[in-house]
Amino acid sequence: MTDLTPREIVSELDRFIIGQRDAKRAVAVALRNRWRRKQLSDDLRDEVYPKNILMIGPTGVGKTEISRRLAKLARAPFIKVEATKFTEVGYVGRDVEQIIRDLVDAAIIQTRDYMREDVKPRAHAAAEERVVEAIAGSDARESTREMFRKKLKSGELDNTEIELELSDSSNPMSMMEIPGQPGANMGMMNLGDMFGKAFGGRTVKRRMTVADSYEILISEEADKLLDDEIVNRTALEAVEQNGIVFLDEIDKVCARTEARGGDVSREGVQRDLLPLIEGTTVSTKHGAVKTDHILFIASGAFHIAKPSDLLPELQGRLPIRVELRALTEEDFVRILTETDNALTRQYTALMGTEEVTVTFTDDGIAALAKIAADVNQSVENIGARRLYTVMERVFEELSFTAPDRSGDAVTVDAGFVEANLGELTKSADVSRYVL
Ligand SMILES: Nc1ncnc2c1ncn2[C@@H]1O[C@H](COP(=O)(O)OP(=O)(O)OP(=O)(O)O)[C@@H](O)[C@H]1O
Repeated sequence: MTDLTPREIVSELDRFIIGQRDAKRAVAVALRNRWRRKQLSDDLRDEVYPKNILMIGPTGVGKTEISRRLAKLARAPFIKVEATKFTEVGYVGRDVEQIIRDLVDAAIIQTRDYMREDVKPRAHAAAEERVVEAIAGSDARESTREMFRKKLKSGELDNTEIELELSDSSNPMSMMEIPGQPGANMGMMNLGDMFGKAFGGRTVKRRMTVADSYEILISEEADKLLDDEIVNRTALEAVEQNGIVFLDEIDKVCARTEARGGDVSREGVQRDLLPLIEGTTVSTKHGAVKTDHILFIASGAFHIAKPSDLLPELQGRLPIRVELRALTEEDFVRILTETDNALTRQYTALMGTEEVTVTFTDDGIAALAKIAADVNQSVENIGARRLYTVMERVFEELSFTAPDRSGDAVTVDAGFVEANLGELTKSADVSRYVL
């Protein structure tokens, strides 16, 4: 749970997402409301339900990104699901409750990671003792052990080979699924778990250097310190109180009055989703989960269907509507330069590993943004995702030859972009395939 104010949340989101002010503000308020709810007395707290959000906007403009970054900021369990998945052959009628079960699984992994961090110092100490024991033997005197400990700390033993007994985490049953029923093994009976328990405590002997062994040992020792029961309980609590479900393509499960065929199952999907959003209890193999306070962010382009085509009950459960606008060429310039994870930064860093110094000039960036915007217009508008294909193409030659060019400096200016991409963009037909 974060105690950031809405303004601070928006400013954090600004580091990664350009524009889309309304959507950022809406999710920031939703998150702050969770914090506000936590401050209330018990009886009132149970009465306050999250105000779910409907994000309306074309593909690739930041809907998922905003939600995912928000979840990260709040350390909230997060899952993205395509609503249309439940209309596909083989999925029709499939339990939408699986969404919550998957969210719980994600939360358990996340919780375990966070708790691992907490026990790391203790795990570190335990791992050190195991290395010392592997080198000095189990009956070494304390003074000998102390000497090895010192050497270990100074890195003198990094290349020493040791033999360790590690727990065998390979699970021969983990790949088993019931044919024709995707996911049918989950929730019913987990063979992996069953066999894991039956063969519990199996170990394998492995030889490796001290340096290599460290991470493995720390993670093994951390797992020993983590109580599964506590991890599960914390994860369930995190899902109930902080969970965020991102439901993409909700517009595709709308039944338009004039459309026919497939609509029964589409409206069916909305009906199935409704209890989850209204609040129900879902049983998972880790325990029951109440969905009342999970935040749902539904999203869709709504090119054909309109939000008013959703079932009225569903409309009522998605009271906050925000529109995200299509991205412009100017936005692309900003996305390429201003975000913390900007592609220009990423490519510069990647080429840096080959000792090739890459710099971008303003006209180079303008050329990249223009090409992305043009192709979006002439072929199909896939939003900021176009920048990925454009950049990959511009860097194709350099990516391949970089190892032979160590020490070189490369300037990505308008000329460079034209040389590597110019021809391709002249024809919409060619762009369709390569960009
Ligand atoms: N406004 C933006 N600022 C910075 N990056 C963006 C922006 N919009 C999209 N991107 C980048 O483009 C990619 C696709 O965006 P995202 O996944 O959010 O699309 P979306 O709007 O959810 O579309 P869809 O509904 O098709 O999934 C992401 O990698 C994201 O970082």
